Amino acid sequence: MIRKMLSFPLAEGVLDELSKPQVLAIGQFDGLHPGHASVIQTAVNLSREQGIQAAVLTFHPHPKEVIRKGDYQGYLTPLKEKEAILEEMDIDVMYVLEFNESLSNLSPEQFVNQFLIKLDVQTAVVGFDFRFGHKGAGDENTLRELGAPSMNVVTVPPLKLNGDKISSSFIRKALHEGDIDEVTRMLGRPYSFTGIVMDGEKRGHTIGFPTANVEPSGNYVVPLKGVYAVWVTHDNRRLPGVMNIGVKPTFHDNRTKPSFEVHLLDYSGDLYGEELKVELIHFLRTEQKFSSIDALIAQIKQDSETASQLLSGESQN
Ligand SMILES: Cc1cc2nc3c(=O)[nH]c(=O)nc-3n(C[C@H](O)[C@H](O)[C@H](O)COP(=O)(O)O)c2cc1C
Ligand SMILES: Nc1ncnc2c1ncn2[C@@H]1O[C@H](COP(=O)(O)OP(=O)(O)O)[C@@H](O)[C@H]1O
Repeated sequence: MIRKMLSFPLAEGVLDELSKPQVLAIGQFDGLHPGHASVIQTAVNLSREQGIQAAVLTFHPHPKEVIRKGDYQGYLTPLKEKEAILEEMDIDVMYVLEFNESLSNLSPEQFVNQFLIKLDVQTAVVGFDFRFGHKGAGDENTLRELGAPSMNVVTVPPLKLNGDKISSSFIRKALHEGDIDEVTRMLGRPYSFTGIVMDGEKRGHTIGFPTANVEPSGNYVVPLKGVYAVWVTHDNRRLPGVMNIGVKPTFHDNRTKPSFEVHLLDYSGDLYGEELKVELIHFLRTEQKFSSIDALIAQIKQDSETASQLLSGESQN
């Protein structure tokens, strides 16, 4: 898969080399859940039938991050993660269009004429609730009218799971509530984040539970503060662990930035500077302020046993 970063206003001639008959799936696709996958798969299938390339257009940063309407909550799949998932989906080209002021001011007509038609998009594939152009003025019908006669538009209906529409906002809400079973069900895979192990406060070793302090490599949605059973991938190995997401109220009164502390069960070694992928499998409890360190240690021991039991029954892959 080739990745192209593009920004409006586009430099002279930049679309000439990209212009070729293609089927293009367009969307934010944050989370790349099965609903998004069905839009993208529809584009891939059509492109194979027509013998032309399959492309995906996504926007970065998330419009809500730029406009800051107050309800921006981070990404389920920051750009790097999105790219890694698309890489597995038989896509030929991924366009990442910078969501900047210039793009946000484009009218639906300008977006279609100055971008999609110039790329030689034969078929655009969008989800049922697709909106585009300044203030979201355009929808699937606008796209169809403006694209005719050279560009077809295919709209993909919402994918449902036991009657519930799969949606990124539903998944974000479930993460905020610590409802990991629902998150996994809706995403079709465990929610995960990737990050680098940084120095912490060096207390973990002294209490018998060293915890790798993972600094997420992106603006991820932060799940409910509390303790989770997790699978951790390090160096292509998948290891069971227990993680606390929180502000450590036992030791700090006024922290606001949560830390992600992972204790790997049955592991010893040096992880500083290493990249870890952490998959959230079960929510165990909310974070608490303990009245003594011994009480905290006893609880962490209990959490580790619970995580070990829950994960031992599950496949490592
Ligand atoms: C499984 C687990 C559960 C934890 N639960 C809590 C908690 O409920 N309250 C709290 O203040 N800290 C909790 N912690 C965080 C510990 O306080 C933290 O790991 C310890 O202070 C070591 O921090 P350090 O690695 O930065 O030195 C938990 C840690 C783990 C691994
Ligand atoms: N089982 C383990 N789980 C997590 N980290 C471990 C483990 N064994 C050793 N380590 C190492 O110990 C470090 C955590 O120790 P800790 O005393 O909590 O220090 P810090 O406060 O810097 O996180 C990890 O970053 C890692 O390098």
